[in-house]
Amino acid sequence: MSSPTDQLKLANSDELVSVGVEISADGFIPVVDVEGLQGPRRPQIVKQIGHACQHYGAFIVKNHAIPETVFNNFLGGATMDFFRWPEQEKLKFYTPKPGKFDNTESRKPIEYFRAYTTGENASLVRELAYVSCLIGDYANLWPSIPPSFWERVTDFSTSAKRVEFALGEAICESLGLERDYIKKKLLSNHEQKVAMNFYPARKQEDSELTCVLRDHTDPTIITILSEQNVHGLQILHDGEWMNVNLSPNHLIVLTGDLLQVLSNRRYKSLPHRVHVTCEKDRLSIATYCNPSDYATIEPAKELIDNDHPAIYKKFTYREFKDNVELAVDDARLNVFKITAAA
Ligand SMILES: O=C(O)CCC(=O)C(=O)O
Ligand SMILES: [Fe+2]
Repeated sequence: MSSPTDQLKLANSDELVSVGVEISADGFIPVVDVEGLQGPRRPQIVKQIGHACQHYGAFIVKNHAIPETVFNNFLGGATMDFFRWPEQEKLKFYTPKPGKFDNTESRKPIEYFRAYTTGENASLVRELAYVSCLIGDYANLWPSIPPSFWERVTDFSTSAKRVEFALGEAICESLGLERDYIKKKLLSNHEQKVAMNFYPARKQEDSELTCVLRDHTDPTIITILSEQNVHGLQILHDGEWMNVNLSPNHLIVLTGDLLQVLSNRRYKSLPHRVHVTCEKDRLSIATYCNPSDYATIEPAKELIDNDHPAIYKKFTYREFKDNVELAVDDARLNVFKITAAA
């Protein structure tokens, strides 16, 4: 007998088929082919993206138009090179709270951080580096960065930004908003950052599967992720943690907290985490779509009516960042909730 969860999954799958979306081989996550996004297939693709954001909080993107060489030069190339840099070079970029606001003088083109397990025998579980898309502008200030590194980062972040804008427009359209709503309201002058993650293989004596990045939602509008060779990302779907097995060159888009706000909770931010086995190192890259520092965030007026009162008040991105602590689900948004709302 199928459980209520199974029935819900089936209902969602049926609906997916009706919007013409393909489902991943493991059967639970929509795969959207965005090749025709600028052509006559656009309305259908927009519908698929909207459906995925509303019911799954995620979708896999294929045919995303980031050239394969640009993609590989960054993911397998620059990213791997960086984590292999000598210790003292990486430590020059050490930032205890990456992604936090800093005064501009102390700003680094790369913010490097390490996470350890807690407890007595703390061991390294993740190395993380945020790289600014303006990295080329820092060339004179940071001569220790090899030019080939920042060239590869710049090429990738330029292409990734195009994808991010195109998906952002499609998401706005799927909500019935102006196509450029996110771009105009939130992204003018924003400094795009890409993140590189390195999860070292675990020691044999560790348990088979280790949680190396705990449950969280992203404090972004959307996050675009990809991984190299080794899987490990899990997303929460219908109350169950599901493994995401991304194919090479595919991207996965996750809805973030700020999309939850601007859509007035029509699209909710998606809890996810990373588990790895002890066998192999894992690399992943992420493009975080973050607003400009002083952008104001609020539910779009078009999505508010008597049946859907505003759930959040207006706040600046800076205020939001001051409240960000990695939290399970969207708890960090509670301070911005309008108390009378559901
Ligand atoms: O490494 C991954 O696959 C996920 C990383 C992640 O969740 C993040 O950077 O916020
Ligand atoms: Fe995340």
